[in-house]
Amino acid sequence: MAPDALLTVEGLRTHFFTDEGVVRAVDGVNLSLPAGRTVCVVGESGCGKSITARSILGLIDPPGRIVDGHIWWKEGTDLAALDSHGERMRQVRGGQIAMVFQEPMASLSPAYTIANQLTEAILAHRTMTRDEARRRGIQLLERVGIPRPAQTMNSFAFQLSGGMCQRVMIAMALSCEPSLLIADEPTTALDVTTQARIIDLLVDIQSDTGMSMMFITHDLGVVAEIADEVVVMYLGTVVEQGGVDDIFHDPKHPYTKALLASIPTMGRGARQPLNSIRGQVPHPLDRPGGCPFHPRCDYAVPGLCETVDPPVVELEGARRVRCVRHDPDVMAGQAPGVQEFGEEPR
Ligand SMILES: Nc1ncnc2c1ncn2[C@@H]1O[C@H](COP(=O)(O)OP(=O)(O)OP(=O)(O)O)[C@@H](O)[C@H]1O
Repeated sequence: MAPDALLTVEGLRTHFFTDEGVVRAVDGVNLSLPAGRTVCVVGESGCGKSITARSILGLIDPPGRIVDGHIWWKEGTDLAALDSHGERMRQVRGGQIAMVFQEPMASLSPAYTIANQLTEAILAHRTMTRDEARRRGIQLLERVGIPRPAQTMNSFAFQLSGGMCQRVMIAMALSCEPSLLIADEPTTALDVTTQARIIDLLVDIQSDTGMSMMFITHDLGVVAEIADEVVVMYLGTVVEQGGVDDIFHDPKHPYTKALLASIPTMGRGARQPLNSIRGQVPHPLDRPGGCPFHPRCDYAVPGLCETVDPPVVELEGARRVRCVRHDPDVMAGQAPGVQEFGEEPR
């Protein structure tokens, strides 16, 4: 476990045993979350971002289960080894690690008032009277920027806008003063102005409380704004992790390079087409051998990337990349003339 890490995931594999076959949704994830920092997890749809987050919280339902690996939390509890319905996991989930999901409306019950749900969340992890919990709830609603918090306590979710519901969900997540907040695309269902406000709120709370944040998003603009570190996922594995400036200015993995090249830029000429990554993410039931990205990679080394499971290579500046191109031992055995990074793809 890295010395400043709050959470370290090692060789995590979470598979779904379906009638069609084994879906290897998460297939050897390694990542670390440093204390007090914001780590953004990016990658195309279906790469295993949400399943990684849900595995950390013990929220994988059958036919899925963690089949291998470790999730080291704080001083050494392995969350992957805990009973997901057991008391210890319940203490961690909601008590030390909280999660905010994509659909705030769906996460709140339509049958109970905000007061009911918020005070229950507070009482689940804190010893206090119902009145104290209610007062704490009002303070939390105020903290997340809800106008007239005392009145909002008596509302039902359907009486609030999507942005207000997400603020309530954030208040619930904060109620236990978590060391880590996992936010899984928390603004996807909201309009652009509300998205920006919720992101500002999360950044503000993070700098106030010093909690760590794992933020899952497709939006590389948001990543540039809020991340300290970036984890890039592809087909159930982490292909690169590093500081946000390093990742944006000097991406090492061909997939990271391709993702960044697909961001539209203001200066692009009107006639220049937008770049997109060629091909599709294969379904995990149809996972290519060797490096999972090789069929789409402009820099794949013939005869190597189709067969060799790429090693994780540690680079300067606490960067990790999972690509044979960065492993001098493997590359030393290659014939001269293999295409260099930076050359136009052939
Ligand atoms: N209950 C399930 N049964 C079978 N396969 C599943 C199940 N849940 C998820 N998967 C598969 O696991 C893979 C990873 O899914 P996951 O939701 O983690 O992707 P993601 O990167 O978060 O995508 P998105 O950005 O679209 O949310 C996908 O191929 C998905 O189809």
